[in-house]
Amino acid sequence: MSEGTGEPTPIAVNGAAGRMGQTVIETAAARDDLEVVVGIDVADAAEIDGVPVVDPDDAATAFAEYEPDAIIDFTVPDATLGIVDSCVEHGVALVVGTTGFDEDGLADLRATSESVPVLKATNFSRGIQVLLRTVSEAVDALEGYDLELMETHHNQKIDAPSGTAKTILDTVQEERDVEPVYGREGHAPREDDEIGVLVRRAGDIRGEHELVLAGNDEVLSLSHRAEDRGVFAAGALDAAAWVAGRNPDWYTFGAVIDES
Ligand SMILES: NC(=O)C1=CN([C@@H]2O[C@H](COP(=O)(O)OP(=O)(O)OC[C@H]3O[C@@H](n4cnc5c(N)ncnc54)[C@H](OP(=O)(O)O)[C@@H]3O)[C@@H](O)[C@H]2O)C=CC1
Ligand SMILES: O=C(O)C1=N[C@H](C(=O)O)C[C@H](O)C1
Repeated sequence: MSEGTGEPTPIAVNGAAGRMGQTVIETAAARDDLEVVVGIDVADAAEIDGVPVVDPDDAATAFAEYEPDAIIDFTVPDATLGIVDSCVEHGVALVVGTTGFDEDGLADLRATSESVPVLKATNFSRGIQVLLRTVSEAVDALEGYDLELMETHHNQKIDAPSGTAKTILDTVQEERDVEPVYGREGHAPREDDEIGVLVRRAGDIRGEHELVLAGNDEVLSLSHRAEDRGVFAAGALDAAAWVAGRNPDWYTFGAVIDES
């Protein structure tokens, strides 16, 4: 709810016509604490489920007209970075689900968080947040076990490895000094200090991630499977409700979960 008004928090959606954008709009329709007031997309769509959709060139005008407190972004990195100036100009908090940013793009988002709140997560499912905490504990406890990371997604996904796989890798590397080996082939023995990272793309698989920790006599497998995009949309909406109205800063989805 918007603080002090009792009205639903107005939010915008960047990438409104995409797989995730449409799911966010559908999922938000069932909530009374948030209302999607405008969508942004390059697609030639005037509206989606009753939500007006504008071109990214008109984002600043749309922010002035619809006054969203936050925008949920599931697009591509250039499109995310394309709206940050309008967010800063109109004080719109950014909830970023888009993956595949390079170091410069991430630095730009970090700089934006000095002016407006930015909450970024490579995966808005609650299960993955729990998995990340479990990964830290398992890698720390099972010293010397071989580590292998696998992810599987739908055949339309353009970035690889997935953002979530990279976050799992970062989490592993906070505990152990391992070097990623992407998509093994050829003739070379496995080194102790490596982690295999394997990617599959097929059908409309929503998102599967697995970290295997193998000792000589036992194997621990930590895995997560998203069964519906609604799980990501629900998390992103929870994040938008949580971050709207906060001070400019860099926020994580883990903080949302800890406080709700
Ligand atoms: N953090 C999380 O929990 C999740 C993250 N994701 C990530 O979200 C992103 C989007 O995924 P998904 O919805 O499947 O992808 P889609 O391609 O289905 O959707 C992206 C949408 O953004 C549109 N778009 C492209 N350029 C712009 C622009 N400049 N301004 C506004 N909109 C634009 C696309 O239009 P067009 O198709 O015409 O180019 C498309 O409609 C990916 O990076 C994915 O990895 C996905 C699921 C969960
Ligand atoms: O593109 C997707 O679909 C997904 N992308 C995210 C990622 O790259 O990790 C999250 C989820 O796995 C679905």
